[in-house]
Amino acid sequence: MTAEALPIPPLRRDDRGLPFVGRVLDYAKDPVGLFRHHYERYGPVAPWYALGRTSVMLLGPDACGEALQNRDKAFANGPAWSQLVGPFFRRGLMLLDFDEHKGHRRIMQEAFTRPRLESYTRRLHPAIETGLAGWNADREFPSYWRLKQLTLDIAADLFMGGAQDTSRAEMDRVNKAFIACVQAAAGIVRADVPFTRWGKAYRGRKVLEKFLRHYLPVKRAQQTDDIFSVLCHIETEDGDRFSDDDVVNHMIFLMMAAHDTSTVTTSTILQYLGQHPAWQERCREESLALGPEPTMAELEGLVALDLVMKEALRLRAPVPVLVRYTVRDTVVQGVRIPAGTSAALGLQFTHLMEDYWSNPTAFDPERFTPERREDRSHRFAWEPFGGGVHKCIGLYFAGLEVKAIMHRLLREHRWTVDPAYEPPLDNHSLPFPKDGLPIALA
Ligand code: HEM
Repeated sequence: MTAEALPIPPLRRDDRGLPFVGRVLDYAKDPVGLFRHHYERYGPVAPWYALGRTSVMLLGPDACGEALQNRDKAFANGPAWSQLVGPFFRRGLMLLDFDEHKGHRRIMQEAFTRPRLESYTRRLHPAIETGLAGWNADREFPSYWRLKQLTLDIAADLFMGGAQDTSRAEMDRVNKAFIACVQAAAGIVRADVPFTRWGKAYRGRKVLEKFLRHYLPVKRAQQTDDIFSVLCHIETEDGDRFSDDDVVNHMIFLMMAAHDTSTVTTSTILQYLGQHPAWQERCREESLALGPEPTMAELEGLVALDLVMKEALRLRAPVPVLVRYTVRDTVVQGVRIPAGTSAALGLQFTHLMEDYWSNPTAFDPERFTPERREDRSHRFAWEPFGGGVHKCIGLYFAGLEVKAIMHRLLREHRWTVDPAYEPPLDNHSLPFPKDGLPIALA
């Protein structure tokens, strides 16, 4: 640490917001606007006040990059994320830190090798086909809600292996339990109080645990190609394996991590392709050149769709902010951050900075072509999957799932969205369109 490091700038009175809540409501209304305001006023390490405490925003790719690289091991995930998502995703990979995280990540990596991804891809297609079978032409098709159902159904099959002796009603209960856990992040009352988001999430976690523990013995006994079974059987070269508790904890976290993020991404792609018919056609041509159930390599070869997905992740990062907590004093961008400080890393803000992107709010997938590569303007300019040791372990799987869904949709449907449409986003947890993102589906 250098002696010249400056202290965090003091928070100005007019930036404190409401008592206790602080600027949480401003964040929910316009997160990027709030971050921009703080960046312009205070610089890349900016103070802000929310939920009874002053913490810091790390703004811009340099500040975010320093925290993600975490060279002095000052930034921890567990204490930060558990403040947000509560105890509902306890001991999920993202909430583990340092040596323990490394040990678990080494085991989990075995569930995301290329041969495993190839087998997940084969499993994706029938689940997508079944899910899309009920999509009919409609001028007011609530695409977000339908996609959410689709990704839940895919997860039930791919993660659970279909949960054979579970009825549709029970599966719906499990899905609701997941949603309750995910939505806890937005709770103002942060305790097990009935009818609050946190109260519902406490009950949700119990439902999920019971459900998974019911299936655990079968999954341990048989080796199948769903993720639940895979987590039960994987081991490292040194013979490290997950315990029963680990499997349950990782399953709950993985399903959460995989579900809403993929739904937001697919729905953003649907919106932009509906507003940009030329891009829709370009993607469709590539998909029509393949069969209905492309291999992993074929999905990776969908060049136009890949550009569109990258641009969708830039414009609407499903995880717009990452959180960290300092377990020791550190310095970011020349500013001293004391131990015990919560930090919010503004990934979405970086994605819209004019210093790194031309016309940043415009939909322009070509910015990712080899000739332009605007994402290379800075190593941390494009970070929808985070960076450093916690970088998303499911990023290749996410690409395959989103592309497999889009591939089938492009082959079977055409759709339009008003070019002037801007979705009213709910930013309480992951950004989702409150109106369900209606499209005209043909
Ligand atoms: C478009 C979809 C996705 C996006 C945008 C996304 C984004 C992210 C981000 C930003 C992180 C870093 C969190 C941090 O540093 O604190 C992360 C971590 C993680 N993601 Fe994803 N994710 C996606 C899909 C998935 C999928 C499909 C899976 C699993 C199948 C998954 C599993 C995980 C796990 C386990 C971690 C924690 C990694 C660690 O801490 O070592 N994600 N994800």
